Amino acid sequence: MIISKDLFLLGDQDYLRLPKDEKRTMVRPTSAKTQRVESHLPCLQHHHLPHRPLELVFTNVSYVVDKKAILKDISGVVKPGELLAVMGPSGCGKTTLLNCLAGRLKLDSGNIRLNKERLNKRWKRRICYVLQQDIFFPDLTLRQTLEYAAMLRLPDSLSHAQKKQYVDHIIDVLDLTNCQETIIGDYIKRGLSGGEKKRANIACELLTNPSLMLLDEPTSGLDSHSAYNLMLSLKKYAEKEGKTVVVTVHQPSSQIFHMFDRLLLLCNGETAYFGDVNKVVDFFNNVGLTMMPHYNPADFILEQVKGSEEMKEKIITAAREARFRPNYPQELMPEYFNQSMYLNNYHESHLHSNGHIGGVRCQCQRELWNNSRHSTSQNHPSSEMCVPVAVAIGETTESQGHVYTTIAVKEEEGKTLWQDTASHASSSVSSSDDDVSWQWPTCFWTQFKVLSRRNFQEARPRMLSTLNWVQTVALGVMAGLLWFQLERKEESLHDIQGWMFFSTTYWMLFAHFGALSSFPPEREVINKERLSGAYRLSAYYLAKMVGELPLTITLPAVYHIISYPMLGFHSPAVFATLLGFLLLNTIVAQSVGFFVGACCMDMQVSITISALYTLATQLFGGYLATNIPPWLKWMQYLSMVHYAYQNMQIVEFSEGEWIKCAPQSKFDVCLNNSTTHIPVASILEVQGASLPLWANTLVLLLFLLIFRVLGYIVLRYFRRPK
Ligand SMILES: Nc1ncnc2c1ncn2[C@@H]1O[C@H](COP(=O)(O)OP(=O)(O)OP(=O)(O)O)[C@@H](O)[C@H]1O
Repeated sequence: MIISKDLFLLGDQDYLRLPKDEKRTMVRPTSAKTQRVESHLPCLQHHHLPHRPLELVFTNVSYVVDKKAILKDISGVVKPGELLAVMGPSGCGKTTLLNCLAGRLKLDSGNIRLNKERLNKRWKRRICYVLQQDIFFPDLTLRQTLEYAAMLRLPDSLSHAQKKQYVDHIIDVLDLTNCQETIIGDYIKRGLSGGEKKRANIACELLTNPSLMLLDEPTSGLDSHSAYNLMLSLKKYAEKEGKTVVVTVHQPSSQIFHMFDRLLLLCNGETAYFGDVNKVVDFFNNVGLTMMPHYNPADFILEQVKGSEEMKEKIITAAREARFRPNYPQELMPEYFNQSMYLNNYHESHLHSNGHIGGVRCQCQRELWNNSRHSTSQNHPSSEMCVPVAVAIGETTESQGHVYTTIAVKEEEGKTLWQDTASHASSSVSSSDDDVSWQWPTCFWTQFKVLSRRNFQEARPRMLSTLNWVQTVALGVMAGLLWFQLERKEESLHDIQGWMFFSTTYWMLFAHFGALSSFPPEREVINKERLSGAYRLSAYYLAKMVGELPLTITLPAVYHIISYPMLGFHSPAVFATLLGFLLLNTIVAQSVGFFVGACCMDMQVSITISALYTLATQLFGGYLATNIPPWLKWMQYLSMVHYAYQNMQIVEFSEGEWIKCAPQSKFDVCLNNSTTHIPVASILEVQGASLPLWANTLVLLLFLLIFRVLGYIVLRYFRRPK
């Protein structure tokens, strides 16, 4: 695999450059490292997806699981345009740290700040997190996966053609052209290779033009050349676009190692080194560990932190002491933190939640402080970045020997400050409006349309597989032959009912367990997409119902079309009505399966619950047992099959030829010689059923509605992705 094309920004080439006629001018953010680099970026980076350079600062991050400290007091800073590498032996806490930085784990102590603002829900959704695992729908091709991601995550203001063109370009620059029509695949079906999946993963995330990228082991599974190219691309991307990039790496080559700007070395969840990558060898030298010439520094430092306990302790102690040296990043000093604290407290107490100060909407603050340590604009380039348009409020206060003045500025009408300034914390002031527009890149209707289509496309190979077709046709023919052209007489009554009961229970089980088994892998994808703020859960949920509906009803309908005429065809109306109830029963069963799948994280538990419920439903359905003890009668009303089965009997036995009484009839109406035919009411009475057709239908619809709503509530409130 070669990633050698103009991936992102190699040389002077532009990142993701669209054909000339698609070029648009854009305002490029500036960063500490990158001052207004000329570019012709695609429309994505226009105001539709404003990119704000982000400074990530995390201080004293600790994370404990079951009283085991996974991370202890980890601090670090990474600025726009920089690449921070998190390294350390396996199990040292790299992924856990990335999960914390992405806001996916709750810290036990410490702070994570983006442009001095606490990591909150709004920020979380702006972070691009490329997971170590590649989570996709296995049956979709790479192109389909990227196109759906683009349709969902790029704003509605871009046309369908523009989004597709953007996908084309991403495929091109990530050198995925040859495998774009290959399915993603999984452990059963072969699809993309590991490296291709990795690039596909990155491609999906890059679509949104993120400001902060967290990548967990992006080079794992890649050969050294591909790994180098990928890292080089990320490096260029970070530098030229002012992106903030954090990567975890296991054992980088020397070339890759020197691409990093900063290094955070972890050892047993503690900091073994944080600082410039070029100074790490000196640091180890000072500890008394000298690197041999021509040795790969990455290998060297990893060997040291994998050494004896005594050696580890020595390194960790030296890293702790380094915090008190003058060259330790001032962003990690308590004063810096306190200033931010002050600002946050200030915002909380002075700003209304809608981002207004005394009726004036604020877009940014400017902070000035009079402190010998932080007085230069070089130390605080951001302090010069906000252009005050109108001073709304100013306040000076004194705290811990520092004087802080906060000036909130009013946004000039129609002017987006972010585009002309390097990113500076908007804090909570701009969050409300901003949130709404960013949170959902597309409107509900777009999400619904795209997700319905994707659900249909993703579920079709699974639900309408060749095996399922063979099974359906074979069963339809078998059932038709077994109950072929039954006579309408009492002796055949049990067989006719048998066909109905078999049909309803078979499709109930098929739909229920189909939904149950397909949901856990789907949940992974949905959770990943929900965490990245791609769409509303309600849009997904509705789309799932609608998108899968044609697939859910196709096979039962085929079964019915084959088997019912073989049983005996009375009228098109009876045929259609029976089909209607069979399908309704199938959809209800699917809803229950989906609900159980959503509730249970453990597959074994969900299978046990489902087996119990579906078997109980059959037992109380009215066919297998007619003399149900009165104290167990209530169970009948929980059986979904019961209602569909009753209705099918009502329809079947009310129309066409009557069921003739047997000479030795079991029915009182026949024994009394009052009639030679068995009325439908008498047939149902034997089963203890009393509800009319409309009531059974209503109960089935209520089942459908209740389980669908419960499924939504569970996903919304109890199984939220974390
Ligand atoms: N939820 C958890 N419960 C118990 N232990 C956990 C949990 N999450 C992480 N750990 C433990 O924390 C340690 C760090 O795990 P983490 O996955 O962050 O390591 P890593 O450095 O990313 O490892 P690798 O390089 O092998 O991927 C491991 O010892 C792991 O077993």
